[in-house]
Amino acid sequence: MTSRPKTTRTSTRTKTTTQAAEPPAPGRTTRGVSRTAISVPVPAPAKKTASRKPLVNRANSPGTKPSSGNVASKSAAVMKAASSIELPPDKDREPIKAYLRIRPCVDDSESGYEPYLEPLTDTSVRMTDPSSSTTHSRMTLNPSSIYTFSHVFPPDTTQSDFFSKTTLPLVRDVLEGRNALLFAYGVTNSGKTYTIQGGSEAGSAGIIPRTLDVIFNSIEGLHGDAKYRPVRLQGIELAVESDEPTTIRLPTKNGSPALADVLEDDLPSSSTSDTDTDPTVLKLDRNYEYTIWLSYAEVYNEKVYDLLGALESGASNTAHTSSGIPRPTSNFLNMPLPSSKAPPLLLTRKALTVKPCPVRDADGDAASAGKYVAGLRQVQVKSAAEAKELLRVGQLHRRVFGTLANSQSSRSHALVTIKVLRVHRGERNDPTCIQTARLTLVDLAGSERTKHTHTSGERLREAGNINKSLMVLGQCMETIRTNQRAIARSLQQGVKPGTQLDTRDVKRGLALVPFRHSKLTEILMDYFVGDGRAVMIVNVNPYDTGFDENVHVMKFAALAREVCTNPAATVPRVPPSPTKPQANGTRPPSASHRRKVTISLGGRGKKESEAHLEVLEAEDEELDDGEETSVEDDEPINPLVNALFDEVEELRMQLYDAHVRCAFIESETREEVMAEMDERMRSMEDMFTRRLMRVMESNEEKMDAKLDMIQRSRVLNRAAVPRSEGGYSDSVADSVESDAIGQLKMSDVGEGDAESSTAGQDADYESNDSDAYVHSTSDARSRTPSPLAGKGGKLVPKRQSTLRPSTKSSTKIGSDHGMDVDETEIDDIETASPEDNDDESEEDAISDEPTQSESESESVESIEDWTESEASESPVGAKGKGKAQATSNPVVVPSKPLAVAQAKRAQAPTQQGRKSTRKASKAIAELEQELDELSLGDDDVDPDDSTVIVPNKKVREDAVGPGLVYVPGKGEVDPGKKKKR
Ligand SMILES: Nc1ncnc2c1ncn2[C@@H]1O[C@H](COP(=O)(O)OP(=O)(O)OP(=O)(O)O)[C@@H](O)[C@H]1O
Repeated sequence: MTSRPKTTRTSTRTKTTTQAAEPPAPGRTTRGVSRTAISVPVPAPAKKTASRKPLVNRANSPGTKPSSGNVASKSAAVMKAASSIELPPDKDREPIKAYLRIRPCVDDSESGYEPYLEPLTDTSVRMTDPSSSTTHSRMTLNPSSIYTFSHVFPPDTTQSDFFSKTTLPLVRDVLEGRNALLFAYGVTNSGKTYTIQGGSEAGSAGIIPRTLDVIFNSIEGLHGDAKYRPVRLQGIELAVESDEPTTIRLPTKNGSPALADVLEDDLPSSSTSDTDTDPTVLKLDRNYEYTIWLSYAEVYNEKVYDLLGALESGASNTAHTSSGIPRPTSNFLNMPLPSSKAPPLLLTRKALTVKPCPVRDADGDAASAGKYVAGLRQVQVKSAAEAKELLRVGQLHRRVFGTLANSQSSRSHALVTIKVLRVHRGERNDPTCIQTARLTLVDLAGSERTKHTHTSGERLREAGNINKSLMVLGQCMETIRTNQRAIARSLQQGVKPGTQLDTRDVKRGLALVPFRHSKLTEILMDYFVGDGRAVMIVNVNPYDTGFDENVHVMKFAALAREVCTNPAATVPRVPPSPTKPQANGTRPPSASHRRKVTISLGGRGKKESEAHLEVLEAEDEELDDGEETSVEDDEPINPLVNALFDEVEELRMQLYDAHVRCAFIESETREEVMAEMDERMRSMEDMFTRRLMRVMESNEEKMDAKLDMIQRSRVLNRAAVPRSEGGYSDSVADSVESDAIGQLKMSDVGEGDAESSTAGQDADYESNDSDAYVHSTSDARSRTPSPLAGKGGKLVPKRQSTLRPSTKSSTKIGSDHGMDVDETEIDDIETASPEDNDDESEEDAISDEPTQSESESESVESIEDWTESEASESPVGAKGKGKAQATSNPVVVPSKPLAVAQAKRAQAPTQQGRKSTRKASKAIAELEQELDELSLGDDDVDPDDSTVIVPNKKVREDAVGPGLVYVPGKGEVDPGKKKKR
């Protein structure tokens, strides 16, 4: 053999294998041959490149290759993990690369938002919580955080640039025989699909079409024959012996499959993809031949479906096309009928199972064997255009079987796997020399939360499964990282010079990576435990409202960057598998899930209509294909442990759901409380505004009333001047005015006021209290009701309770109720009450008159005269009286001291005739009692008090007079209290 597989850049470690230009080691091949009974001559496969590194220090055990077998396979995991620690001498290990791509603002509705992501350098960005500036608290983490990436791509990055820097190295890897994984992670609408598949404009082709372009550009003239076809992850088998078609009939304009007809408008136009090609050519070793194979799978609701697989139609009005896609008979889909008349087209597809690879596929290394999707169709493509057309069919199926209700959002994880079978020209007939490398490009479903999408029912289940698979992916990465660190620690601490580390001890300390908890991680596990480079693309839309979600995305990226893979190792060459009958497609499904799908048609000049499909998603049965078991099957499985593990996982999911729900409820509750508080504040504001208005109004009224009162008091004063002939009248007028002003100031009558008005009359009263005297004086002047009386309020003369003058000489005036004391009657009254002596003496003292009887009679007369003259002269009195009669007849009951004061005041200036007798006094006393009963009628009221109840506001306003205390009615505001406030 003149040429051997070229060593890779890990040549220092692969010397042992490349030295083996001599006959290959028989171990694996023998087993493979014996098992597969392949008749073709099977040369020994080239030894696997040094992808497996011993756990022990190289110095201690140079070139020691672990023996195959159970022990080897058990320790392989540890060895594999050990080889992924970040030890300085091992330059072949590298952490997963994480590239951040910031989506530009493409929607006008987003232009109002300030982006919360700011690129700082080529590798770092700052994320600032947009809500941190507001008072509304949110459950966010730090308001501003800096995240680092392998590279940060700003919004104006072109698709071509992005591809060159992120994916081109992976394309080179796969063409050189190394595995690679690229996955796009991000929230909904962040640009994952745009990045992976591309847009519709020229130059916007995404990673997948560009990858296909570069591959086919580079292998131009190096196409091999498709004698062998890839199976499982990295196995091969003779293509001729397989009944699987190696090609698929592509949809064409004429005679295309029904679904392509239906959803033609939704597929990327082939013309665009034909012109929008990437011209990059990679320089390859031209001694090799290549064949390219494509598979397209999706993980939807924790089930794996083949997007290139055949569909079965259960509807009677459909016929099968050669590609397996049902074609409608008659004009069912081409001329859409009204939805009520159109029978649904039943499409059936099967969910595929994920199985562990046989260990021989992994060169006897069970730990890195990984899992494969059993029954996933792998189609050979001969040109980039053909590959792109095939992917269009896959997208069409994804579109139909995906979430049509939310068609703008990818609700499934889409995995495109490009397999490159490479063989040296000189060994093209040797299947063991065929190298199978694969590049998997994953467009993950959006990592949105139910909170923001308001999902329910089926959507909620989808979201739950999406979140579950992404969460498990994160858990796997975390566990791998922890294990790698543990191994690194063990290596650094536990190995003494000259000794070997017991790998079992290390393995015992490692945690089980929960790949099996999600279909996505099961399919991808090989990339994490096996060889190959992994790249993570983080898509972020800094204009949306999902700041919290993007924080999680960033944390995920940070975690991924701490997980190491072994990108340098090339894949092993594995012997071909025995061909076996393929799974029978007509086998009844073990479990199925039916759902109805309505597809809206129209656009681009087509008539708007709907097509109805019924989709039956059946789960394929577990196939016992007799393959060797792998990683997990090698290990004794304790069903109890498994059950417990599953339960723990289920509980974890429940806990996660509960957390999400709690966060949702909490945010809702906060919003409700905020709204309620807002409402309350508004109502309080209204209430206080109304109250303020009321107070202002009442103050205004009061002010008006007081001004009116001053005016009336002046009128009264003017009226009193001619009658009083100076002296006392002057002082009374002054007093009235000053009293009114005093009331304006909302205070009691001042001392000076009292002194000025009735100086020298203290002796008339039993009380020596000057204050009492002051009030009594004021009472004496209050011949008209106070204007302050509110509706239903009372007007009470001031200071009645403190005054206890003798009632014997007091007179009541009740003109409005026929209580006027008839002059003649008074004249005839004779009293002989012993109590009257005191009064007489008092009155004597006041009036300084020679005789008691004269003094008393004069006093009574003067009262009557004064009352009459007041009633006739004073406009207030006349008016008040008339009004009171016209309305509700208010009862004006002056108190006894008032009457006395009035009498004495009248007596002082005039000194008119006296005819008082004991009889008159007695009559007056009786009248007084009678009036008390009439006017008050309230036992609680001091009999000395006189009350005026004025229900009519106008009357009250008119009944202006000083010396009355305003007692507010029910519901009215007390001006005195208000004053205090
Ligand atoms: N770099 C970009 N330049 C221009 N437009 C972009 C870019 N990235 C995304 N877009 C546009 O943003 C919109 C959303 O992008 P896309 O559909 O790729 O998001 P997604 O993350 O895949 O969402 P989902 O998870 O819901 O599928 C699309 O209209 C797309 O054309």
